[in-house]
Amino acid sequence: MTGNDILLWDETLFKDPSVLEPDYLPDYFPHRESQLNALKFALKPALRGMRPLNCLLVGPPGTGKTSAVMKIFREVEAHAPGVVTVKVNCQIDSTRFAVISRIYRKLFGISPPNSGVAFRKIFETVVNFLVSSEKVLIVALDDLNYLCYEGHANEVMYSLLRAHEQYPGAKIGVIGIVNDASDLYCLDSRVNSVFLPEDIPFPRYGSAEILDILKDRTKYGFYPKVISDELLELIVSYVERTGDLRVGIDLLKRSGFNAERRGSRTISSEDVEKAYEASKLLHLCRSISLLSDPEKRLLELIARKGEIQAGELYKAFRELTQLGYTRFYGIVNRLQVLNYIDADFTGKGQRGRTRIIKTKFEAEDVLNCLEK
Ligand SMILES: Nc1ncnc2c1ncn2[C@@H]1O[C@H](COP(=O)(O)OP(=O)(O)OP(=O)(O)O)[C@@H](O)[C@H]1O
Repeated sequence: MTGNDILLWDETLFKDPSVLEPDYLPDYFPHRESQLNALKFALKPALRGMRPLNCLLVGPPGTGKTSAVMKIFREVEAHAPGVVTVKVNCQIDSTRFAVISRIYRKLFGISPPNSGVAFRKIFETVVNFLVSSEKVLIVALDDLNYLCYEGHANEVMYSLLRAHEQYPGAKIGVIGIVNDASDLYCLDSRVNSVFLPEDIPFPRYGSAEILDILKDRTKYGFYPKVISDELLELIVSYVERTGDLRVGIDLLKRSGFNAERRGSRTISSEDVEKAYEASKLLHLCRSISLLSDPEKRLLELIARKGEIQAGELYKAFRELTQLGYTRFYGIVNRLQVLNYIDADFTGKGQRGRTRIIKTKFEAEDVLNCLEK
């Protein structure tokens, strides 16, 4: 190793570390042209003072749904002073009051009075302001499934989508963001009859697309020659397992840290492999965080046992949640479809075939994610 290969203590491999942060909104946003166009088309009426079309963005984690909305929101706000856009993270704001408070803050720059004020009052203030200022409101409900889990989806959607019936002149459009269309099972017919969204699918990225996107991040995030093309390919192969781009961006960042820790000017394959141990959890934890409470509890029971008979599992689940067999059976099937568990029949049971249920991931990883 020549002296030149060694990083001085105040030197860094990162040209612009912000490019590798999870909330960074890149200029280069390829392979989502059709989705961006569909969004633009749906929101276009708002630019002319009309109610936009509602949208439903559906796709697995890390496929660019939130970023696509944020890019379009930025553009809309820059060009259309008559349009207000608000993104609500329903994992954080999961009640009707929390959602309307988020909107209120965006409109007025301050929090609404929070003690003793009814939702209706704040909603009225918001809608009256929209009507009198002739502004169109577009609300993106990210991780909309959380409103279903908490039992608030119908009232939130109903208030927003039918506001114009009670307050003539109100113009509100809703963009729902979910991982799977079945996440919206809870919406009732009163909501569905007005939601009628434009469906915009976000499929998983393929390896060439992942490579293209990560190359761009590398170019702006690192100094030249910090990472070789071969190692980028290695990172792509890791990302491809789940299609979650977040894992790729996190891998780049952690690999860079690992190389810096060794005082090296370049990233090695060991740096990447070591980084993957942590980065892979990002996808698993994000996916697990999207499960409903009973789904998480069942997964935890399975992970704690490693392997368990269906009958035994049901007993433990019923004790813990008081939920009946139909719910149990439905959740087992969903966890199986989502690839968290194997639930195969053995044929070895005393009374015929028995189902043995086990996690597909390291139990320790699953439990770590559930603790977060
Ligand atoms: N086409 C793209 N070009 C550049 N970067 C992208 C692209 N798609 C996604 N990303 C990046 O991948 C990361 C994950 O994207 P994003 O959060 O938008 O995904 P998501 O589909 O909303 O995920 P989740 O469902 O987990 O919220 C972000 O850092 C984003 O910048």
